[in-house]
Amino acid sequence: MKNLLDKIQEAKSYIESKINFAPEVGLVLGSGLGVLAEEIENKIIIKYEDIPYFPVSTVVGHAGQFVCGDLEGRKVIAMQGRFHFYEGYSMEEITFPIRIMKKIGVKNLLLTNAAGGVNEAYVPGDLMIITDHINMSGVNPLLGKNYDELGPRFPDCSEIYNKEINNKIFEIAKKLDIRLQKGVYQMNSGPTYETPAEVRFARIIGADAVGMSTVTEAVVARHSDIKVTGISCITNMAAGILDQPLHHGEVVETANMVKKTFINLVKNIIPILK
Ligand SMILES: O=P(O)(O)O[C@@H]1C[C@H](O)[C@@H](CO)O1
Ligand SMILES: Nc1nc2[nH]cnc2c(=O)[nH]1
Repeated sequence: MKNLLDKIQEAKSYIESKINFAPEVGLVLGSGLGVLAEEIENKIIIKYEDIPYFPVSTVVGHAGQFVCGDLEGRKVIAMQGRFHFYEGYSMEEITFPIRIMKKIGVKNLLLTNAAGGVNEAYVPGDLMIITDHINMSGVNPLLGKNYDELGPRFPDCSEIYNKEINNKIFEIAKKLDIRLQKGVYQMNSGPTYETPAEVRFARIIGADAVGMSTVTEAVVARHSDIKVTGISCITNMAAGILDQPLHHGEVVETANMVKKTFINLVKNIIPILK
């Protein structure tokens, strides 16, 4: 049975056999946000199913491949499709791509997701910079054996989302005249959307948005000393706020509606991810 370090090495070797550069910036594109990968030039596509020890995406709106190439003058590797705890993957499987990104040279990671708005000042279509997170998934991605080569046993989490980069993003959004929220992202395990009572609870404990991903990748990226930035696309108001049911189709549809703004903002962010 291969250990995590051996699996990372094997997956790294496979990816490096496909790309002849070391990506500086990693991107994880959430539900309905994979379209950003189309902006990458000189694309090299690496399907998850071809990478040793990689899971495959099973959710509508998640393609299931790395897209590597040039974006705004930077060498990037984008996950067009991510893995979720609710799909039944282990925490090691969900965060394995982040371990690979670190190993091939990524120093900055931009995490994106579709989330439900808990803060009632938000409207569907808003973009939210993640300032901090609350892990209510019920599990920590670093549980189990710690490999000191990958990071410390007890990582500091007082600033997972890079404040300096977040401040620059706000300047960029102002210049681009993009309405940008900032707030706390709460990860629930999913796959159910929240009940109205769970949304009220999230609000009480300080969450501005609820989702089912991102926190796991952010924690492992922090463990690996990668600089992390997170952007949520508020695709719907969380349960109970509007008198209407929630549906994944609406999530993907709203993400599609705001894709131009999302792409414009992200393309202007890429150069400052240093
Ligand atoms: O991958 P993300 O977090 O963007 O996807 C969100 C959470 C669920 O996977 C899905 C629910 O509609 O959207
Ligand atoms: N947990 C959760 N994830 C989402 N992803 C998109 N919308 C939502 C939501 O309302 N709740």
